[in-house]
Amino acid sequence: MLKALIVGASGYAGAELARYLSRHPEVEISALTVSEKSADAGKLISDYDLHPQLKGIVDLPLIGTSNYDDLITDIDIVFLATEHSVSHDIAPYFLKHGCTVFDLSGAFRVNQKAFYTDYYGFTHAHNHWLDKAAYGLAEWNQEQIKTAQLIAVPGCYPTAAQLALKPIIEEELLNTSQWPVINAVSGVSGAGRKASLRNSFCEVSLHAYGLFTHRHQPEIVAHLGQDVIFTPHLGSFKQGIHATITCRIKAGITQEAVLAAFNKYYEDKPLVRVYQKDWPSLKSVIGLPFCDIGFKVNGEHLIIIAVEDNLLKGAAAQAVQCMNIRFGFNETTSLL
Ligand SMILES: NC(=O)C1=CN([C@@H]2O[C@H](COP(=O)(O)OP(=O)(O)OC[C@H]3O[C@@H](n4cnc5c(N)ncnc54)[C@H](OP(=O)(O)O)[C@@H]3O)[C@@H](O)[C@H]2O)C=CC1
Ligand SMILES: CC(=O)N[C@@H](CCC(=O)OP(=O)(O)O)C(=O)O
Repeated sequence: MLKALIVGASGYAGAELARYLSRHPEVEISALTVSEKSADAGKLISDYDLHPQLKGIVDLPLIGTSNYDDLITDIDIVFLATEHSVSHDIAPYFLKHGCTVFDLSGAFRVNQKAFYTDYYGFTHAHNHWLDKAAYGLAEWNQEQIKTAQLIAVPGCYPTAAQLALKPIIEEELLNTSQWPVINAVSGVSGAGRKASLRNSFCEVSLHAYGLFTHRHQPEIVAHLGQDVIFTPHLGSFKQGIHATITCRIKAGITQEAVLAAFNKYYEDKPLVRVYQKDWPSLKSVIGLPFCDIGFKVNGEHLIIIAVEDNLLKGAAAQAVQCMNIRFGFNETTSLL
């Protein structure tokens, strides 16, 4: 049995991790933690004002702490469902103690120090771990994930965008003279559980944000090896990402050729579902660990639709999928 710690367990991604790990036959949750001065310290994660959906499923207390010395002897694996700078600061402690760490934040996703000063507002102090981290895009990086001690689980938008574009790029179907254009709409849970006016029910409608400046643009480019234009949007729904990706393909590439490319990479991948006709919508993936992909070719243009639950395939489910790969369990254990 692997003993697991979830740091940031009261958050949206943390609660989904608790749900998955509680039913995993090879994992036992050792502890759930939040920040030292958290208003939720001492409460059960299943409390009425936290995650009552977990009542009778995970009724563990949230420990408020910044010192993990009392917990460390009872931990094999750690899930960091914390904001980027927190993950950056605490990951090395767990790694030094031999734990395998799955970080859901952006703190170790891109091996370029300037990326963190430019897009995250802090100076990265852990070159060694930046070099060692495996990028946890589960369908594509299995070999690195299998041996890594630190797995940087991709961002929610980059997961959908890369799963959609990678087969097209690998099969050299893309006309690279035109950058793929990714327009993606996310539900409000993408911003985390912390209240803010911008994310409050009456304020959110549908708007674009982060034009040319969102940190997921360089994350996508770094791992795709292809420039893209990425524009995120916030929509007035709770969960889900719907990405519409428009690209130019080489002359003569047919609908069948694009389908063959997707099938080549995803036919044996249980968590990516490729549509032969029609296009997926959010209702097919909410509450589920899938990324669903549909597409249409028209002359030299290709539009790909990729949808996922931002909290699941975009965060917690992909983290658990990476853990399954890392420890040789069936990839979908506890997810399906
Ligand atoms: N939401 C999403 O769709 C996705 C999120 N992610 C990433 O996953 C991570 C978690 O996101 P999300 O669940 O949305 O965030 P939330 O804001 O919902 O949760 C953050 C959690 O971290 C805790 N926390 C805050 N500060 C500390 C600290 N110093 N030490 C320990 N715990 C702390 C919070 O509790 P408290 O403040 O009470 O201590 C809370 O439990 C982020 O890095 C995010 O970027 C990745 C992909 C998708
Ligand atoms: C709707 C919304 O605000 N979404 C978040 C992305 C969420 C995410 O999980 O990405 P990281 O893990 O890279 O933070 C944002 O745009 O900042």
